[in-house]
Amino acid sequence: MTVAALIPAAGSGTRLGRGPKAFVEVAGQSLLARSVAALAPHVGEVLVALPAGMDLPAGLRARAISGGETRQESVLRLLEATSAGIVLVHDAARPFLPAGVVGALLSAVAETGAATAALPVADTLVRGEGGQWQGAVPREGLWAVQTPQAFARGELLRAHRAACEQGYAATDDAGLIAWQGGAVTLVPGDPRLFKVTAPGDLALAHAVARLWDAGER
Ligand SMILES: Nc1ccn([C@@H]2O[C@H](COP(=O)(O)OP(=O)(O)OP(=O)(O)O)[C@@H](O)[C@H]2O)c(=O)n1
Ligand SMILES: C[C@](O)(CO)[C@H](O)COP(=O)(O)O
Repeated sequence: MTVAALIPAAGSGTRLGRGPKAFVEVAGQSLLARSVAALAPHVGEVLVALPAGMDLPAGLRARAISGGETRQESVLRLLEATSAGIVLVHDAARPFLPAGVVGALLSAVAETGAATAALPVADTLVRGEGGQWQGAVPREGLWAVQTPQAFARGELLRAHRAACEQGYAATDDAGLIAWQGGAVTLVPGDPRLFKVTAPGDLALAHAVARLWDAGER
């Protein structure tokens, strides 16, 4: 069955404050280029959702479409632009993707039809309001969801279309499958798969890039 990588990269990077985030460079390579390079060896095609009016950086072996107003809309557009049987949906903002995580996801999705990279929560979690501690949130059994997420394309497309019709919004794609009552397998992710979101993440990304680009992956 063919596999496609679907990379939502149309976000404006508001929290980072450096413009369209996928085009921000870390150690000479954009977040988008790094994400495409990590996925390309595992898939038959790479599709990227870009901000309207923007083009792929030169040399990137991928097909670009215009993204939507939300991440969810961008992913739906990517799903409708491919006929691959299996899709790997991956945030361009998570540039350091170990090959082992991709392999584990592709094995898991063959079993259950939906799988996501995730890490068990290791920090104490607290609900805070106005900068004040309101109450601890038990962390037992909690996972922090990363990407890639792997799906049988038809199943995810049906979930997205149902969410669109019913006005349901989720912050990721596996959540749409779960909303529809589908099973989702949790696959061990990697701390280096963090999402570049706020300015402090760039310093971490530069530190990881030094090891990553030296071959420690
Ligand atoms: N309309 C959108 C919004 C987000 N994304 C993508 O979804 C991923 C995760 O989103 P996030 O980290 O929130 O990126 P931004 O939306 O750019 O960040 P912000 O919320 O700070 O604006 C990113 O690769 C982003 O480019 C997208 O393709 N289309
Ligand atoms: C999809 C995701 O990366 C899983 O953790 C996350 O939900 C994206 O959130 P964002 O606010 O769109 O960055």
